Amino acid sequence: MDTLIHKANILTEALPYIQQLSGKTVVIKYGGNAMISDDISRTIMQDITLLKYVGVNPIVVHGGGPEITKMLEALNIPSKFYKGLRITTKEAMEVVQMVLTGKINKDIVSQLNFLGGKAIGLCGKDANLIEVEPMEPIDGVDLGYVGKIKNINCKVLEILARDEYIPVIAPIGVGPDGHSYNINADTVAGEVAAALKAEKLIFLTDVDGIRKDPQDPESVISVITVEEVYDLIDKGIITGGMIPKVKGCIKSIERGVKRTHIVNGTIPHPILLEIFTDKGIGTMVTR
Ligand SMILES: Nc1ncnc2c1ncn2[C@@H]1O[C@H](COP(=O)(O)OP(=O)(O)O)[C@@H](O)[C@H]1O
Ligand SMILES: CC(=O)N[C@@H](CCC(=O)OP(=O)(O)O)C(=O)O
Repeated sequence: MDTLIHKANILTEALPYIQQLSGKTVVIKYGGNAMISDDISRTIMQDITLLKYVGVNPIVVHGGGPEITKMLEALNIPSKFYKGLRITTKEAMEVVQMVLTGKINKDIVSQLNFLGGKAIGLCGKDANLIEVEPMEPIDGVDLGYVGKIKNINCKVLEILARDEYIPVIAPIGVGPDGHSYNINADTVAGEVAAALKAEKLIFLTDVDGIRKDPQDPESVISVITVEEVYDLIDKGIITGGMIPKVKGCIKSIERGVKRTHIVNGTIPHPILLEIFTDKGIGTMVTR
């Protein structure tokens, strides 16, 4: 009996958070480095489905960098990055699209649907969701088919959400030439959250949050301001794959997103732990 009462207490503890988020949009970015096992992935899909069932409007943006690299390797196409962005030749773009939209997107969609969610997979080409222009060379380096986001056409997301669907977005944009362009998934998540004026943006990654000392897992910062983030970038403490995440947080905060979080997606139920507990987990980036 005590166990049952304990379970009931846990459920009622979530009530204020459910009330606060009901009817609101939460954008969840599921990074490739967080996709470590089917078991953990199932708990993440359960969290997302549960959110939908309690009236929250979750929107998933996924990555898949490691899987793209694996497939390119299998096809003997070398992977080169500049400033964290994959230099994407025409040939590589075909593989990027195949892995992101054909494999990862559909895997997530089917997992959510298996759990009772009404998930629907999209990339930026569907209904021209993500319009891009070719990215200018950086330091003279031509990145090929990498896109810079010009516009997010949210209407399709709003229609889907209204009809109880869970949109799952692959980070591919459409260029003025109609071609597919590769986009960093963190950037897509930040832009989608900003365009929808989401209540929350959550990055699921492979570390507990932003560390004060990159080598020390115990040094995770629980709350950080935009100014402090810039300072840590200048000092070389926030580097590599963490940079597009914090930039996604900052951009979306500046455009009206209330709360942004960087959370460990390699532990079970990271979304529920973040949303439905007093302290939350990971790092919250605020104004
Ligand atoms: N200050 C920092 N605190 C925590 N992680 C950091 C920091 N600076 C850089 N990182 C790196 O960012 C990585 C997460 O980004 P990334 O590998 O691109 O993941 P994802 O696939 O989830 O997008 C971490 O594994 C870590 O190596
Ligand atoms: C331009 C660019 O670099 N695009 C990324 C898109 C996938 C991604 O961002 O995946 P993660 O979130 O798992 O890193 C890439 O090709 O790897």
